[in-house]
Amino acid sequence: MNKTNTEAAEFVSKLIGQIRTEDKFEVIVCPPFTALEKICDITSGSNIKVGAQNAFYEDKGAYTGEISVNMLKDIGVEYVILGHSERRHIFQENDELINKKLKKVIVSGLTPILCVGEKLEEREKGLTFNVVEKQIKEAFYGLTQEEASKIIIAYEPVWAIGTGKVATPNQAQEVHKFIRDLLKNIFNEEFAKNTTILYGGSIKPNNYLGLFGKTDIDGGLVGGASLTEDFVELAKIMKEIIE
Ligand SMILES: O=C[C@H](O)COP(=O)(O)O
Repeated sequence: MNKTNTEAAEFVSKLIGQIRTEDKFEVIVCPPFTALEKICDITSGSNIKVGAQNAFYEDKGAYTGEISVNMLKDIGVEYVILGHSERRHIFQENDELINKKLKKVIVSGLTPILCVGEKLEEREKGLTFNVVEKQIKEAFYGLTQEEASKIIIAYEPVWAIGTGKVATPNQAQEVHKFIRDLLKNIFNEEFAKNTTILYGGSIKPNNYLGLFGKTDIDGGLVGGASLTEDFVELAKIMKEIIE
């Protein structure tokens, strides 16, 4: 819930031209619903893509306050974040609801970015892998391999989101490898290899290099740093790493 329509438009207008992407790397901005249409217009024909921060699983009807995937597609949105920890913990979204939303987003042809991650007390009790495994298995429930191949996963330890406490590259890599091995078990090695797994949680230009250098970390889901010039800096770092 950051940036008004006007502020988001001003910010993204500046980003275009400052951010160069390559085939191997994409930049997606996910503003609030109120700014989506304008940002889709501004980024049209540019190298920046647009995602929503949530969506509902029904097409239309008496669901006051909800936004359907068709509403998003109609204005040019291509990605949808689902299961963000704030949706799970502040708005009580459970795995069953996230699974329904995920199915809807996939069937609609949009690309879901599925967030998973443990809370601090779960990490301290040694439950990180159990939590992440349950979230992924329940989100994937009933999906075919082809459907599941559309999903981008974002590992976001809840204790690192907006706290300034970034996971160390080794802590993040350990969970990313666990996720990749889990995907291998659910489907197969090829599927696991081809799935994009992002890290999110207090990413800044001064800590991202170490994270992205790890084998199983394919990119970032950036919160606070995506609201400032730091985002341009991060994109430059990504480009240098890829080249
Ligand atoms: O939505 C973004 C992620 O939750 C990370 O947020 P953050 O970079 O502010 O910690």
